[in-house]
Amino acid sequence: MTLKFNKRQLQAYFVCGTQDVPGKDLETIVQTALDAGITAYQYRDKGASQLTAPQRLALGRRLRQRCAAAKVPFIVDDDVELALALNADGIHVGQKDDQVTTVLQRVAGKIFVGLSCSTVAEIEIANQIDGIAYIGSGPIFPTTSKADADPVVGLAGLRQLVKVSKRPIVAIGGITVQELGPVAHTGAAGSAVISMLAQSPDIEQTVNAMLAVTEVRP
Ligand SMILES: Cc1ncc(COP(=O)(O)OP(=O)(O)O)c(N)n1
Ligand SMILES: Cc1ncsc1CCOP(=O)(O)O
Ligand SMILES: [Mg+2]
Repeated sequence: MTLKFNKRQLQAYFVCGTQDVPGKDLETIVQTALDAGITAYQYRDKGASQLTAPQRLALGRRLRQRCAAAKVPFIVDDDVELALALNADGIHVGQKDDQVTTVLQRVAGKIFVGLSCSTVAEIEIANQIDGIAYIGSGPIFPTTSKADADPVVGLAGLRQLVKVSKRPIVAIGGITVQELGPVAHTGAAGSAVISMLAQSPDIEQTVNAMLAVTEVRP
């Protein structure tokens, strides 16, 4: 049984793979973040990751179990077959991944689907596609966690995307604790972060900062 999507899951959204925590144990970091109260976890293991496909599947199974125990949605990045094999709650795809319509047909309502949109034109196309649960927009600020990131969107650009989107938007890219409030004031439903949590000296304190931000009703 998978968790149904709810926009409140976007408030404190942790995105992380082994490549983001070199020399550390991803499971321990994710469990610490779950214990602190993250509202969603995305398994995004790619790029500099050293895992083989079997290792990625085995680790995914353990992370999926930890999220299920915490009743926090477990979302897989990019790979719809991995998402289905792990009985994930959701999958997130970008503009350069499989077509979102193909992914929606493949998952057939079994798991929710998030889509990356960083321009008004991309949002307007997404608005016409039934079945998309949420939008991930960014990079809002410069980021070093994604080598092929789109141009920086900025807070004004994010506000514009929120205004035209029919679905809730989670902001991503270069977000620090200081920027959580300004991001929320654009009307975004939350922040998705890699380094702010993966590199935090106090994950519990950082998650509390994410949870303390109240969404501004647009
Ligand atoms: C919540 C969220 N938003 C955006 C992204 C970026 O997805 P994508 O553009 O497909 O890039 P990669 O993450 O696959 O490098 C995301 N993963 N999560
Ligand atoms: C996956 C992704 N998509 C757009 S920016 C980004 C990286 C976000 O990482 P960080 O929070 O460390 O900037
Ligand atoms: Mg992708």
